[in-house]
Amino acid sequence: MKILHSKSVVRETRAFMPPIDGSASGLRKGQSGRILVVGGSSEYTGAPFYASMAALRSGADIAHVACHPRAGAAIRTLSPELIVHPCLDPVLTANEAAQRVLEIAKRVHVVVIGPGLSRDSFMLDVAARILLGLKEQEKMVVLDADALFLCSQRPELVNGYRNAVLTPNHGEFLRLCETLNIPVSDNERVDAVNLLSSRLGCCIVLKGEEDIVSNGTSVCIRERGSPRRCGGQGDLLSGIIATFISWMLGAKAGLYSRQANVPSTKDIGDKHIADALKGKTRVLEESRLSRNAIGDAGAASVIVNLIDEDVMADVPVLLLMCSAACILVKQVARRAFDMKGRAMTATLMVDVVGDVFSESFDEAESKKRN
Ligand SMILES: NC(=O)C1=CN([C@@H]2O[C@H](COP(=O)(O)OP(=O)(O)OC[C@H]3O[C@@H](n4cnc5c(N)ncnc54)[C@H](O)[C@@H]3O)[C@@H](O)[C@H]2O)[C@@H](O)CC1
Ligand SMILES: Nc1ncnc2c1ncn2[C@@H]1O[C@H](COP(=O)(O)OP(=O)(O)OP(=O)(O)O)[C@@H](O)[C@H]1O
Repeated sequence: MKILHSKSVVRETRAFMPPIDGSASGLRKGQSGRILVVGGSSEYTGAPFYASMAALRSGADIAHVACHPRAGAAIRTLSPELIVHPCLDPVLTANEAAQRVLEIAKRVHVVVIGPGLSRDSFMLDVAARILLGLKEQEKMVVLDADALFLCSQRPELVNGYRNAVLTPNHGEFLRLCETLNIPVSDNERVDAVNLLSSRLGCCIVLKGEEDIVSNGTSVCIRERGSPRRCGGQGDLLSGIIATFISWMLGAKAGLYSRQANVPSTKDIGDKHIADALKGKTRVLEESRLSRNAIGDAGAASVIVNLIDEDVMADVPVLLLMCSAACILVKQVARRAFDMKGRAMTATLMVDVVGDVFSESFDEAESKKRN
């Protein structure tokens, strides 16, 4: 497994970001990301709000939410920016509700399914139909929370869906592995993540103290997050992954090509980014030294010493984008915890996404600080 150095991931990710310094004023509304979040039920209204607001705050232009009517009323009062479609409505048939969502999905780059969806049978039925429709459209999707519960009940829904990114927490990961008869032990967790990814044919982002991102082979993110485990942090991550993926698609379509360093479209996508980005990102093979043995500072110096300019050649863009989102969310969690300690909440995290993003990812800001 490769451990990705956060600074290198950030540096590489910049090549895929829409410019914000006025150098590409030709960009139109929507070209920097249109996201749809499918979730939000009568019980859970916060989760889709966190996901969609995090998508906006990290830089997507437009965020839609398709939800249960009761969630819709609440979400509208939380934010006027979100475009709310209360179409997961039990007065419709599951098929009618799914068709409405699939129509909206045609207008967006990435669909997040799951935050606050609940395990209500109607909601899961609609989600399953949406998933099948999106697979047919070859839409990029991010599946989280109850959508992962659905996948553990019906793995065939995502089988072979190569444009799907699954973002399980520990419990969701165990459930998926149990369904697919994949043994999980602490020592062999990485093997289990790789196996889950290979068996389903999807990208997996396993959340935890260290995040593991796999498309059959994995990379690991060791950015320090927050010791506080308040609900909603995973929702933020799903929305932010969606934003980064929308930029991957935008770069692939040549939208940001006025920016220096943007790789040519043929080099992006599922192919490796070796030629486009060669030598700029620094990744290293995992040191055999355990962090327990050498401590964080020791590990950091091992990392720096082992840097290999060319190894990034093996990291596909989708993994890079997911890794960037994992790093950002950890940094956001750390900032929110520094501000409020035990009183930190996901709402505060949403509030600080913009500042943390520009300090960490926007080159001019980051230069000012260093
Ligand atoms: N404000 C809101 O509206 C929020 C709503 N949320 C929604 O709440 C719903 C349920 O999500 P939960 O994460 O509670 O789902 P679960 O009911 O699967 O999990 C309950 C808790 O137990 C943990 N867990 C489950 N299985 C475990 C295992 N085998 N080992 C260790 N830990 C395990 C989970 O991580 C979680 O913290 C989802 O729709 C989700 O999106 C959450 O996203 C949090 C915020
Ligand atoms: N032990 C931990 N230490 C630090 N960060 C963690 C830890 N566990 C998870 N995280 C981070 O918290 C974020 C959310 O992960 P978590 O496992 O809480 O997801 P979740 O249960 O799906 O969240 P949600 O409450 O939104 O449903 C991710 O960025 C993850 O990397």
